[in-house]
Amino acid sequence: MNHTILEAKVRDGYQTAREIYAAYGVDTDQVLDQLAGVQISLHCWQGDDVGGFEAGAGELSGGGILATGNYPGKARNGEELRQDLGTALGLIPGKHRVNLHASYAETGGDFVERDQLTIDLFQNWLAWAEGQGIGLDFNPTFFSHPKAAAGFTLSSRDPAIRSFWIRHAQCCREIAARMGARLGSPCVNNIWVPDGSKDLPADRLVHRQLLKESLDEILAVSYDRAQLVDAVESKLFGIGSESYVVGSHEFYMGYGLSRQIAICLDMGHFHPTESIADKLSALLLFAPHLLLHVSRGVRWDSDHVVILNDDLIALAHEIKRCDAWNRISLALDFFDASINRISAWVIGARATLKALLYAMLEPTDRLAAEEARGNLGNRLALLEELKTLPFGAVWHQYCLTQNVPVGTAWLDHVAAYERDVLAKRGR
Ligand SMILES: C[C@H](O)[C@H](O)[C@@H](O)C(=O)CO
Ligand SMILES: [Mn+2]
Repeated sequence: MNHTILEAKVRDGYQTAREIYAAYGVDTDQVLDQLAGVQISLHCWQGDDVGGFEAGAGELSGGGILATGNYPGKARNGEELRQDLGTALGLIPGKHRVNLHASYAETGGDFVERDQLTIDLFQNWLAWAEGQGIGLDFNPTFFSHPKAAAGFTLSSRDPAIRSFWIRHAQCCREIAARMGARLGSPCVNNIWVPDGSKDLPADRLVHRQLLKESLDEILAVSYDRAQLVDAVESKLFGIGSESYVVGSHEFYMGYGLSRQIAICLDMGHFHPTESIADKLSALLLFAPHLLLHVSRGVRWDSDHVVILNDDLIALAHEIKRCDAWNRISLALDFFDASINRISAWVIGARATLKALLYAMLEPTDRLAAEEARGNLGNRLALLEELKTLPFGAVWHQYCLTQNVPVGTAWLDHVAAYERDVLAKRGR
């Protein structure tokens, strides 16, 4: 369709939608302003299948996570990854952030051990982020390393292994704080360790005790909250840690609350029928901040590309209903090597934004009022009606006003980029 005609149709559709939502007491213009203020952290690791740029490495190994597929054109270095991220960011409405792992340090081909990392190795990332006007988030990398091969890092019984990983986490906090200071936006530094065992351990307590001590040592230095937000992420099981994960939900819930740091809830890290949405209103009563890893579990895998499904909508509704916008951070977390990697980012980010928009358009006050006066039939009827309101027209208007392609038009940009850039990369 011709662009001018499309634009006119989107604007017409929006005017109708605006009036319909107004009848429910929802101001769509205000909602679109609010949505424009939401930042999603795009995970750099979707761009190269969690390989990283360490000298002599570049492949994901261990850690109980796996990127399957062999789609051509993955980024092979920082320059390519930034170019890919920039392309994805240009197709996602709004201003967002980028989430780095420590293994994406650029060492110029030199081997730098993980406990020796400094902010200097992230100067290219910082300069790029400054140019884009975006913030960065960070993660220490406790996998794809010989010292993680035995399955335990911060909770290892071996004091030498443990102190190596403690030093790694300490330098990562320092790097993250410096990123936050330089970019003028708090950097969320998320600790996830893969520690666990394939079969039944005789002593579950010992590793949890060690993990607790290691974390305390790591967090002993305090940083300005305006620069660094500490988070800890739990998991139910991984490949090779089917019987026991040291950093379980109960462990980190206890740890995070007692230390008043952010708790990270990954949508793919719980039992298959367990939704993290219901956890928000409970944790927000006690935790200062939550980091939400937006992901999609499918059977054994916790990291499929995010789509607009019931889980995601339920999560967005809870953020809205708890009015938790300033107490949560949203970060994508999936890795699919079987499809175009830029499409993966764009699909996941757009789906997340759609869910947030859908929730923001909810007349929550009306639902709550029916509930408070005990008319649960009206509450249910309203919930059903809301599902068929013209949400898509509001989404299209958002894309239009944010100068990104409307509908599937972004696929043409990805196809051109694949032809002109990705196809020319070697494997
Ligand atoms: C690569 C990330 O650190 C990782 O995805 C982590 O957040 C996780 O969810 C592990 O399963
Ligand atoms: Mn995660």
